[in-house]
Amino acid sequence: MTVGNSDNLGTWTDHLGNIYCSSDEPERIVSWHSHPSKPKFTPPSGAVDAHCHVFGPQAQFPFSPKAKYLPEDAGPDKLFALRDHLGFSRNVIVQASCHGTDNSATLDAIAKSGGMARGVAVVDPAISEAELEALHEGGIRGVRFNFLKRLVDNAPKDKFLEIAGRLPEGWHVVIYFEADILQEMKEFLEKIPVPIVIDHMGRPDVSQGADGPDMMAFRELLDSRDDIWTKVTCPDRLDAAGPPFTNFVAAVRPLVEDYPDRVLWGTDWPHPNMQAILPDDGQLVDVIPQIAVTKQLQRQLLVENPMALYWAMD
Ligand SMILES: O=C(O)/C=C(\CC(=O)C(=O)O)C(=O)O
Repeated sequence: MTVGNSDNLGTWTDHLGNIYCSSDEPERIVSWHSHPSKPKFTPPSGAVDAHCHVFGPQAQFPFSPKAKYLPEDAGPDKLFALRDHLGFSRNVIVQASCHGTDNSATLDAIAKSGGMARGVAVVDPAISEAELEALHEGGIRGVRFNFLKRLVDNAPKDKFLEIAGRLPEGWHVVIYFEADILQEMKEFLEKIPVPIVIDHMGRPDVSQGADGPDMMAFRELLDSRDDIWTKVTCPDRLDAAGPPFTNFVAAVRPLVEDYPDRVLWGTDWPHPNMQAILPDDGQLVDVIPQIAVTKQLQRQLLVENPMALYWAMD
């Protein structure tokens, strides 16, 4: 649709004089596979999908006016059905940017999980102590700071540091950034007074290999503090060659072996913004035994590490 003049009443007029109304809202996207395959790999008992999201349902939990993408509903019923299909037991639900700082959809999904989900919130810098405590009661165990310009309008480091200094006991921060800003993030990361979890290893170029500049810079960061954890996630985002994700496996397996007590794994379902690819979650699970090649590494990655971060205070 060619949008010409718009007004404040939710109508638009194009160059031909056609009038459109707000019911012509942008198309809602589907970014997940409708029939993911059954993985060949059987996760250990009690396995945790430690990075996933819920979208809506919009009628109950509207998306943020600042959302950079508008997805179809992907609520707790679908998430828990996928969990069971893949052979997992628990979820860590990370507030997605399309819900802004209103964590209601994430809290609703946690409440419906019967204790089998925890969450990571995105909060307004002005959040009160009482609101943080309410999030804790609702199963939240961390806050996420998102530095991806395509997802958020701003990422105020000073305000993030202020919040990081007054989180409830046992919480951590989850940070999402891309490899090109790793160096400039270092000073900020050093000042964070709680454990840090880095999403998708800070998005390295895995085609450079395990000894390439991105992975080496990331290792240097992990070596700078022993309480930086990372999610060895998203071959679908990081390995442009696609399945079987050989570049991802080659770059990430040594990391899992060298930092076995600081790695987490997750599906990333419903794969925000991945509508051009629609990752098959069964195939993603089958990457696990290639990056964590022993039963012990698999137990640490999928059970012990996420349980220590998200269920230790029970
Ligand atoms: O699921 C992810 O980690 C990645 C996202 C979406 C996201 O983080 C968000 O919407 O908050 C992405 O790269 O588009």
